[in-house]
Amino acid sequence: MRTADGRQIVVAADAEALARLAAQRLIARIELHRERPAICLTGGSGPQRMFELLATEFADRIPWPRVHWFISDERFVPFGDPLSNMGTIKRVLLDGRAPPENVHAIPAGDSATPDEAARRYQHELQSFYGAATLDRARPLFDLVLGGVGPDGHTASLFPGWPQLGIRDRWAAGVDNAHVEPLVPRVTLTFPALASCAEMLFLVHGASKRDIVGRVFAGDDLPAGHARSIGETVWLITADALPETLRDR
Ligand SMILES: O=C1O[C@H](COP(=O)(O)O)[C@@H](O)[C@H](O)[C@H]1O
Repeated sequence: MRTADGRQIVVAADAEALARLAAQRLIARIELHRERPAICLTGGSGPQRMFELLATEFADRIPWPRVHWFISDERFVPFGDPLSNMGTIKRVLLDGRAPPENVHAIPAGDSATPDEAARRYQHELQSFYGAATLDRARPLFDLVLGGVGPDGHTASLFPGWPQLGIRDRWAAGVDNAHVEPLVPRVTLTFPALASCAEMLFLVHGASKRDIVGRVFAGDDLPAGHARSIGETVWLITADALPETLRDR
């Protein structure tokens, strides 16, 4: 189904079906890009099963030497910390498969402050992109993965926090998180996240039903404001689908 504002909603029967559909969409995006596909991963519960599938059943379908991997946000902790988004993804999916130079982690572990890590990541993104200004005709990413937290945050863009209004930077430090884990963060900003052919939200579980309902009711929530310049797709399990989105 498609919402009036152009977002697409795809309903999966359960978390396993969602992970399989997501893996297939990610691979399809890679296949569309013949040179250097750029995939922006995310943390949280949404994509974890998909990462396991990409590391096993789907691993042979990924042209590992060509694909570059980025991350939408990071907790300001060392890689080895279980809270590290990219550290976790490396262990489950990327280590031993992706060439290390293709893994573009936010340098949270060796920066003095979240702002410094954000500046360094913006520089890395701009070097990869080959320009300091985003061109709508040439998206930065082929795919950006997203999740929605219980408060409506996505990446580490929290409701009411000043990072929501940043238009002139690609990454920003976040001194205080709004929900657990209460550690400082680094996040890509809306303009950088939007620069993609597809933004794919992965949401499963009954605990997400209320917040998904609020996102699509038009509440002022970061996840509701996140849009791709290309396709914005919400992949939602049946148990996370609010009443208001059923039978449309
Ligand atoms: O803190 C974070 O939360 C969001 C949503 O995660 P979820 O576990 O509630 O699904 C995630 O997208 C983000 O990368 C992560 O840092």
